[in-house]
Amino acid sequence: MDRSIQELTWEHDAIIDSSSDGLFVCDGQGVILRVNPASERINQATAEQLVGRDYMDAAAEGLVILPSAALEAIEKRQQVSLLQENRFGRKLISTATPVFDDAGELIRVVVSERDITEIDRLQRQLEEQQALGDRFRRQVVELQQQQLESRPIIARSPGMQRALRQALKVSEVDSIVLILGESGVGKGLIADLIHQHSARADRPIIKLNCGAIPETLIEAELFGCEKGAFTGAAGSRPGYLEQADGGILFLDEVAELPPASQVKLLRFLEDGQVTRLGSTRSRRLDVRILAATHRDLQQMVAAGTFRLDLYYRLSVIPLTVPPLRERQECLVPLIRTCIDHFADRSAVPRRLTAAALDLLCAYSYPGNVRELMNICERLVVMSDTELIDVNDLPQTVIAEAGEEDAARFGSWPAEMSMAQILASVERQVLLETAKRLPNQQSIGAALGLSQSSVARKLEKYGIRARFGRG
Ligand SMILES: Nc1ncnc2c1ncn2[C@@H]1O[C@H](COP(=O)(O)OP(=O)(O)OP(=O)(O)O)[C@@H](O)[C@H]1O
Repeated sequence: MDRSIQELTWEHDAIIDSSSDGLFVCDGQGVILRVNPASERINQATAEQLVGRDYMDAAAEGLVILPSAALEAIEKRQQVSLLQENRFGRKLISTATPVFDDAGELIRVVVSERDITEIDRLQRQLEEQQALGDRFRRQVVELQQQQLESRPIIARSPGMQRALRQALKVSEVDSIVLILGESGVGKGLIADLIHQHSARADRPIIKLNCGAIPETLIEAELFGCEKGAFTGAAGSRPGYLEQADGGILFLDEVAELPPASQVKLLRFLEDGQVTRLGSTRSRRLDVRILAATHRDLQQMVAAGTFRLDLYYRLSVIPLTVPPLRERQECLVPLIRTCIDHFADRSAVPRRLTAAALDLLCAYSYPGNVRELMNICERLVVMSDTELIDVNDLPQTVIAEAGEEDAARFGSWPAEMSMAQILASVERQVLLETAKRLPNQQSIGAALGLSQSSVARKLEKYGIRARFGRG
């Protein structure tokens, strides 16, 4: 196709003038022949002031900068790139490319100037953010280690000792670990222990309780989001996975993950990449996953509420933490440590009578170590004297002991008052009825009580907590 010289010249001018990079052209002697509008803007000198001038003369007047990529390219007869700052504080990358004629004569130098001020500022900001992030991460790790050291793990029972041995063993590898056990048994503590003994100990362990975040937000929390990805996403932010890069992400209550997040988590476990919500760019991460649940995941898989493929991925190394009722040998040291801990904190000395300690050891702790800690804290805070006796114990502990004693001996312990014995009988009746009947209404109907009165009594004796757990 024939194109007129005029047309070609027009096209050539349009390309040069519309470039967002600065462009100027010199001849082989360093005389400026052409300057495009972007270059005029960057250097704040017009083509009128520059064209036809020797580069060195223009530099002497401060119209262009030295050293000059153009003059160096003429001298070296090769492409030259320089990183410079002009007198207006703009950071530039100037690249001068020599152009030769057929006889090898250098006839032109084309210089492109890219203004990288903004990129440079962003880069610096990014470096500052990274330094801040590193400092923050170091502080988190120190805090996490201090916390773990201040909470000695009590493991006197064979079951708990086995769990600790397994935790130490798996801390050496980078595999996914699924920590199983009832609520409050110490699954979080085991995750901390694995972290502290792993090669990732100098990076934080980030914890996400999948059951504590509304379904609509969990994906953004886990995978991050870009500005405007959904209503309410005010700004771009990294998810927990990105925050855990190089470290560990502990997914507590993993069974509560909604189906869409289960799919995305599985994809991450397979390819190690995350894509923030509202973005198309994926990022490769190096995160070790620890997960925990008090639920029966196999049963959930059978019921279709948990993905089988994700279950396989997560359960490569299952680690079970036994319930406290199977850790009899741990009870006395746990109770003593907790009482001392809370007494130290409130600066009041407290001791348990032998009878109170016996009843506390006989209790079944459906809420496990967390419940034991709560009971101990309440005992320290609520008792008026240094010695904590049976009368100070919570109703649930006394009532349970009463039931056991009554069942065994047909009588009540001497320490129990009339009110405690009656409460114990009331609890026993409610327990038995609650086992038989499906809801509070039918329990009320059977016992001649209102539904609200049944609810209050179940709460009082901790029966709802016991039977209501998933
Ligand atoms: N063996 C132990 N020695 C000392 N403290 C313990 C022990 N086990 C658990 N704890 C303490 O009990 C409390 C509950 O533990 P943790 O939060 O780890 O339980 P969990 O199984 O993760 O509970 P949930 O399933 O509800 O998240 C924590 O304060 C923890 O420090």
